Amino acid sequence: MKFAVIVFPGSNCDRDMYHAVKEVMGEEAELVWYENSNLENYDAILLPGGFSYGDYLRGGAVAATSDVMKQVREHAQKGKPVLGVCNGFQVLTESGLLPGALMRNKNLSFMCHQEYLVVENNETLFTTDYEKEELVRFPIAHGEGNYFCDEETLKKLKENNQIVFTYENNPNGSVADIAGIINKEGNVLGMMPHPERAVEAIMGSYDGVKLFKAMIKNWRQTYVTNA
Ligand SMILES: NC(=O)CC[C@H](N)C(=O)O
Repeated sequence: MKFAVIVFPGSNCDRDMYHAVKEVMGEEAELVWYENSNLENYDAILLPGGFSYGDYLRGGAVAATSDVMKQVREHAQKGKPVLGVCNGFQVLTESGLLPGALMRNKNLSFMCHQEYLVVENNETLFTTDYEKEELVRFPIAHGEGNYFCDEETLKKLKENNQIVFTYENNPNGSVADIAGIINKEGNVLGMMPHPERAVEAIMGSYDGVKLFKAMIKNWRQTYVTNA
């Protein structure tokens, strides 16, 4: 499986993402600078965390307007997987690929520590290796992780089972404790916590391995006939 890790000016979790899929999972992966992008030959797109364009305006707001996002949208429309983590999640909401918005944390401070999450939906192509309601531990590292959407959107997210991860102890004020959501079609996942920083014991948790494993396994089952 071939992953593209999109690098914007100011991305800083791109190497972590690359390390997770290339070195830990052993798949093909490339760092793709946002300007030189032809995403046609990649099976999955990873939008990493960081401070793209210095978080000017809002986290992800400027990156969302870049040309590469047109290709990410086309890739998503083909049903191929897209995972946005932290700043990547912000880019996905700002570009309208996911509903809602990420606001400043309720305490107005940058937070960086481990959090427990509940797997609410284990039927997505990213989460089939988890048990439903499994408790997993991922690091968070954000200043704008306070997920917000209006009541109607929240109702739809619940009805369509689009809430994939919630916080056990909501650290940032997110509505309905939301830590990660998926699009209605089930192939674009955005989440504030970092699964790519939880893939080896030395990182304090390897709960993120199951997420990448599921992506790879589900892709093989769909696209590789002899898998
Ligand atoms: N680690 C990150 O991706 C940080 C995201 C964003 N810059 C924020 O502070 O909210």
